[in-house]
Amino acid sequence: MITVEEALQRCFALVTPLPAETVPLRQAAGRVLAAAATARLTQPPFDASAMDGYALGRAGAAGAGYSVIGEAGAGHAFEGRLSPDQATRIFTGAPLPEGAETIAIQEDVTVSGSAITVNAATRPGDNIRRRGQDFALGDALSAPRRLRANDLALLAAMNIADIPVARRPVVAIIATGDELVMPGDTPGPEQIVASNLFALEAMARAEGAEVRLLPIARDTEDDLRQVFALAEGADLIVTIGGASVGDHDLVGRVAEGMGLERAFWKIAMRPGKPLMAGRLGAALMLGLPGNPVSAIVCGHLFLLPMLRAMQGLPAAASPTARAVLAEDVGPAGPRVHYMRARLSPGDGLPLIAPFVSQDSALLRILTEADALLIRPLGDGPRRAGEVVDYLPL
Ligand SMILES: Nc1nc2c(c(=O)[nH]1)N[C@H]1C(S)=C(S)[C@@H](COP(=O)(O)OP(=O)(O)OC[C@H]3O[C@@H](n4cnc5c(N)ncnc54)[C@H](O)[C@@H]3O)O[C@H]1N2
Ligand code: MOO
Repeated sequence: MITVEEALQRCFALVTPLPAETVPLRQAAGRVLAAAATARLTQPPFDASAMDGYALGRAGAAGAGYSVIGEAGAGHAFEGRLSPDQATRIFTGAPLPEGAETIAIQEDVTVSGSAITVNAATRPGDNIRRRGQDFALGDALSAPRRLRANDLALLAAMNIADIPVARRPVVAIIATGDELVMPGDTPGPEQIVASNLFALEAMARAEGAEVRLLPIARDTEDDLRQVFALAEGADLIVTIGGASVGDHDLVGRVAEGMGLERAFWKIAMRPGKPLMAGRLGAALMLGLPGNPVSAIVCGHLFLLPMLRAMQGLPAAASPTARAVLAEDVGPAGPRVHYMRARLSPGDGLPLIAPFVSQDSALLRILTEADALLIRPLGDGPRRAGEVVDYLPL
């Protein structure tokens, strides 16, 4: 069995980043920027007022007086020049009049007719946003990066209407097993409801993928072949179940019959031992174990990093964090153990406590978990208070 790190590297080696496509800015949230975006103008385009008040020809001590000769508003410049003893009314966002040295906020000003007294000292540059203070023509937002809501505002301000992003990976998910029915159907006496595919679909979507849920494949080679054929056109085929060593675990055999070049099968992790990956024609294939928790844990550790790499983001493992053990834990086994665990606030680092039962079929516990405590392969027993790594869920 290979290690998780080795398996992930082999998964990345299968990935070729997807080509870019251009989308309207409004559709770019959550997509991965494919090429640096360059500002098409300077912002602010002029020195601008940051406050409602008065633009002053010269800064002065408290009590300085000025005569008001006009007004500047957002979108409406004052067409004139201030001498040191003059002022204009000015509003937030308005261009700074020529000759203005500072801006007094209106709360500090007493008005009497066309004269004002500024009751607080002012300094040159007060309340002025300088031209280009936000960004200048040609400044770049670097790629690759996943575009967040905030980034869209910046791109809009840069006057970018359409933007190149990585094409969404198309993921075909195939659940396998005679025992499975879909939620809403009535399971027969020997059947259960398929579950983990919905978590994997949601995870893949959140990572930018377009997901096709294919019909459940029954445990015959024929049926599996038929469902595999329906995956035509997908960039990544994710199978669930049928990955282990049982007589009905047909996925590897059928996929190989259809041309799968396997990159690996079985890794030293718990849960998730029977994971396989490879290339099947034009698509990548990730064969997940069927146990609900195993499939979802492998989704976090392999599917999501692969989807990121396919969209041009760095080929990197899902980020881990550090926590303090809330209780003693026994030795880890011969596979790295991702233990479902609960975090609670600590003094600095959070505290982490694994659940007592770690059976890879228990979805209730997975729902209550907010972390996977990582027990490295062969790690000895650990005491409460020791610092450990975890994968946030
Ligand atoms: N003799 C051995 N038996 C098993 C081994 C082994 O090394 N030697 N490995 C165990 C491990 S570890 C795992 S994990 C499982 C994985 O087996 P498969 O990938 O072949 O999965 P299945 O047998 O198809 O299903 C396992 C379990 O999960 C349920 N299942 C399957 N698909 C779904 C789904 N979409 N939604 C909900 N539940 C699902 C299925 O009914 C089974 O109960 O093998 C061990 N055995
Ligand atoms: O991957 Mo299996 O989950 O170790 O139960």
